[in-house]
Parts: sequence; structure tokens; C-alpha cells
Amino acid sequence: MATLIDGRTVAKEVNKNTAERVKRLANEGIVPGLAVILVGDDPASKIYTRMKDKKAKKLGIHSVLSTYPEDIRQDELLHDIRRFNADENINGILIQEPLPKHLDGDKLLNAIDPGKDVDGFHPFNVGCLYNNVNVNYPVSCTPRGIMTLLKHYRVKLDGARALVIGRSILVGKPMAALLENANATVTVANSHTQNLTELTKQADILIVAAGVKHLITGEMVKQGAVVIDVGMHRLADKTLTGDVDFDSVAPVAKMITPVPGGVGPMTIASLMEQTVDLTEWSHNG
Ligand SMILES: NC(=O)C1=CN([C@@H]2O[C@H](COP(=O)(O)OP(=O)(O)OC[C@H]3O[C@@H](n4cnc5c(N)ncnc54)[C@H](OP(=O)(O)O)[C@@H]3O)[C@@H](O)[C@H]2O)C=CC1
Ligand SMILES: Nc1nc(=O)c2c([nH]1)NC[C@@H]1CN(c3ccc(C(=O)N[C@@H](CCC(=O)O)C(=O)O)cc3)C=[N+]21
Repeated sequence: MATLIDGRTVAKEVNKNTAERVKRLANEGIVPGLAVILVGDDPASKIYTRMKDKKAKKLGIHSVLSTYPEDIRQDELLHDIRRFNADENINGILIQEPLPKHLDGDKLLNAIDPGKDVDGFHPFNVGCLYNNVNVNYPVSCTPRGIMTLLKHYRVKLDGARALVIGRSILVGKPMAALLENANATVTVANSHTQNLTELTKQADILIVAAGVKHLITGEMVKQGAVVIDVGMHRLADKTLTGDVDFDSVAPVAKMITPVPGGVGPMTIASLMEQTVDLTEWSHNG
């Protein structure tokens, strides 16, 4: 039976460290600031942005939750992003996804100062990640949290065969780049991939971010693999489940993340950690 990768416990450790760093900054008169931009009434987005706001405040981070109606104009949002760029009390700016269709998300993202891009989505920071450059830059919080989990559980990445299922800017792409930068041999699958099982069977590390409930079952997984489930699906009884069929995969895997309590808590912890990173970098270069 697989070891459970406990995201809640590791997230607590990360948050404790973040709170200590916030205290140290306070001694220098610095308070990290996070601005979260939420457009529209999507219930899930509302819950997540509220969770982020609450956690930030708990850790001593100055948090601004900026909410906008569904029909907000592009230029009005751009104006506010520029205002946050210029605001020295704000170190991190996040635009909650998904955005309404009438908005040009790429243009909005590109308007964020790369030095305040707490989600790591700006092409400048994505370029740093892809080139594995030796400077400080933010990366997407979910893959960053997964890297923290893999490190915490001492999963060997160097030389490992990793399969990332999904190629979104939020999860799949940055995840693949981080694993490659850690010298894993990385394959990335998408919805056009033929014979997925052939690939999953070879993976020592399997990261599943497809958004398809229980896509991965036990017979698809290599014995002794490390399985990370990013997927999140709300069932009729309000419970959460993932892209991995936990019950059939857990007996085959060496380690596995549960949903909830796996990747999710790490995403928020990484966001807080990265807000403090950006604050320190802006003061120390
Ligand atoms: N726990 C957390 O912190 C977070 C959880 N999530 C969850 O993770 C999941 C993925 O999120 P996100 O990356 O934003 O989702 P997207 O829908 O943006 O991307 C899904 C990706 O999976 C690929 N895909 C879909 N079906 C298959 C398939 N059958 N086989 C192989 N690849 C497939 C798609 O391929 P193609 O490109 O060809 O369409 C796409 O690249 C969702 O369930 C989301 O709720 C997301 C962010 C954070
Ligand atoms: N710009 C942007 N950045 C994001 O990082 C971003 C986003 N947009 N849009 C949506 C996704 C989703 N996301 C999650 C955060 C926390 C949990 C989380 O804490 N999950 C808990 C359970 C929460 C619950 O019970 O609902 C868990 O898995 O244990 C999940 C998902 C961040 N996202």
C-alpha cells in the first residue's frame, strides 16, 4: 500500500516558515502585499479567492481582494492592474482564473509587472523557467507546491521517468519544465495522446492534471510509481475527488496524494511563500 503524501501537513510547515519570514520583514518595516483580482460570480473562484485572502491575513501579509462585476471592461481592469504595479505596498498580483470570455486574459497578464507576477504566468517569467536561468523568478504555485512535496518526501527526480498529463499554462507546462530542470526525463500528454496507458506504465513519477475524473486507474500505473493527483471534482454529495481513482491506484503506487488534502493546500501555501519571495527580491535585488 502506498505512502500517503500529506499536503496539509507539509503546507503547515511551509506556512510556518512563511510567517517567520513575514515577521523578520516586519522588523525592517516591510509588510508583503498581495492583490487578488476576481471577476464575476463563479462560486468556486469566490471560495478560492476568499481562502487566499484569509490565509494571507493570517500570515501577516497585507491582502487586497479586488472584486469586479462580470461585465467589467478590459480597459478598467488594465487601469487597476497598472495601479497595483505602481503601488509600493503591493508585491504580488494575481488574476483568478477563469476570466469571462469577453476579456483578453493574455493582455491582462502581460500588463502585470513581471516582478509582481505571483502566479508566474507572465511570458518573461515563463521564459526564465524554460531556459532554467540562474536568477530569481516566480513560478506557477501548483507545480511549485508539487516540487515542495516531492522534495519533502525525498522523491528522486534526477534520471526518473516523469509523465505529466495536461499542458495548461497553470499546471502542466510549468510542471514539465520544473521536472526537466531537475533532470527528470519528461513526457507531456494531452487530449490527443494515443494509448495513454503505454506512457503511464513507464512513468516513475506520474503527475495527473487533465481535469478528467478518475482518468487514471490502478492497471494503468507502474508498480512503485509516485502518483500526484492535481485534479479536482466536486461530487453530488459535495465531497471532492481527483483525476486519479485513488482506491485502485493506491495499492500499486509507492506514494500517492489524496484529494482533498494533497496538492490543493500546497497551492495556497506556495502562493503565500512566493508573495514573500517577491517582497524580498524587490528589496534585495
Ligand atoms: N489542486 C490545485 O491546486 C489545482 C487543481 N486544478 C485542477 O486540475 C485539473 C487540471 O487543471 P488545468 O490544468 O487548469 O485544466 P485545463 O482544462 O486547462 O487543462 C487540462 C489539460 O489536460 C489535457 N487532457 C484532457 N483530457 C485528457 C486526456 N483524456 N488525456 C490526456 N490529457 C488530457 C488537456 O489537453 P488539451 O490541451 O489537448 O486540451 C489539457 O492540456 C482540473 O481538475 C482543475 O480543477 C487546477 C489548478 C490547481
Ligand atoms: N490565477 C490563478 N491561480 C491559481 O492558483 C488558481 C486559479 N487562478 N484558478 C483556480 C485554480 C484552483 N486552485 C486551487 C487552490 C486551492 C485548492 C485547495 O485548497 N484545495 C483543497 C480543498 C478545498 C475544498 O475543500 O474546496 C484540497 O485539495 O485539499 C484547490 C485549488 C488555484 N487555482
